[in-house]
Amino acid sequence: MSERPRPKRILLKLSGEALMGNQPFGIDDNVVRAFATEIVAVHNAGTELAIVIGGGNIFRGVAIAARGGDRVTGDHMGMLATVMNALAVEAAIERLGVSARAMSAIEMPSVCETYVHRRAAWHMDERRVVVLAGGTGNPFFTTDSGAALRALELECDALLKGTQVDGVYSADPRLDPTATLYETVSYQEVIAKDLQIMDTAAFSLARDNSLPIIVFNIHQPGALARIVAGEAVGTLISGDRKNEIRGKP
Ligand SMILES: Nc1ncnc2c1ncn2[C@@H]1O[C@H](COP(=O)(O)OP(=O)(O)OP(=O)(O)O)[C@@H](O)[C@H]1O
Ligand SMILES: O=c1ccn([C@@H]2O[C@H](COP(=O)(O)O)[C@@H](O)[C@H]2O)c(=O)[nH]1
Repeated sequence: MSERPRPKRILLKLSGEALMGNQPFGIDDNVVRAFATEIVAVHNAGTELAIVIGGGNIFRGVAIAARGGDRVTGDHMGMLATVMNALAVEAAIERLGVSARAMSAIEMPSVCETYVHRRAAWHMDERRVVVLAGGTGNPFFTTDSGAALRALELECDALLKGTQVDGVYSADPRLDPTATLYETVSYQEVIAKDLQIMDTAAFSLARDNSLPIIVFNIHQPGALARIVAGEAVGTLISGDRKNEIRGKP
C-alpha cells in the first residue's frame, strides 16, 4: 500500500451532483448536513479547509449548448448554480457552530463576499471554512479547474475531490462495470488515457505545480477524516513521487 500525504491545509472539491442525494435535481438537506458534519469534524481536528462547490445538481453549461443555446450564457447559469450550493453548505457548517464564509468568483455583494485571494487566505488563517462559488469565474471552465486553481492560490497541500464514485477507474465505472480502481495513478497517465473523472485543464494545472489530488467517495462516512490522517482512501493522483506534499521533498 502506498504512503499518503497528511495534508494540513486542504481544498475540498464537493460534487454538486452529490448534493442532490437520491433526488433527481437540487439540494437534499440531509445530504448537505451529513457533508457539513464530516467537514466540521476535520476542521475541529485542526485542518484548514477551503471548499469549491460544483453545480451539476442544478445546471451545467454544456446542457444549454447541447440544445443549441449559447454556451457562455449556459456557463454563467452554471456558475450561478454553484452560488446556491455554496450558500446551502455555508449555512449547514455554521449551524454546526463553525464559522464559514461563502465567496463568489462572480461579484454579488448583497449575497456573499467576492472571492479575493488574500481575503480568502486570511479567513482560513482565522480558522474559518471558506466555501468558494463560481468556479474560476470564466465560461468554458469547470469547478474542477476552479478547485485546482484555488488550491494553488491558497497554498493547499492537496486537492481532495469528493465525488460519487470510489476513486479513479480505468474507465467510467457508471458506464463500464469491468472498470478497475486505481490506488495511485500519475497525472501523465490520467491525461494520456483521457480518464474523465476531472477535466484535462485541472489535471494539467495540478501536474505543472505538483499538487497531489485524492479522488474519493464523498458518501463514505469518515472518508474525509481518514484521508487527512494519511490513510489510503480513494485514488492518489500525483507525479512519480507518490507521497509528495506540494513544495516539500
Ligand atoms: N475514469 C473514471 N473514473 C472514475 N469516474 C469517472 C471516470 N470517468 C468518468 N467518471 C465519472 O466522473 C464523475 C464525476 O462526477 P462529479 O459529480 O464529481 O463531477 P463534477 O462534474 O466535477 O461535479 P458536479 O456534479 O458538480 O458537476 C463520476 O461520477 C464518474 O461517473
Ligand atoms: O469556472 C467555471 C466553473 C463552472 N462553470 C459552469 O458551471 C457549471 C457547473 O460546474 P461543474 O464543474 O460542472 O459542477 C459548469 O458546467 C459550467 O457551465 C463555468 O462556466 N466556469
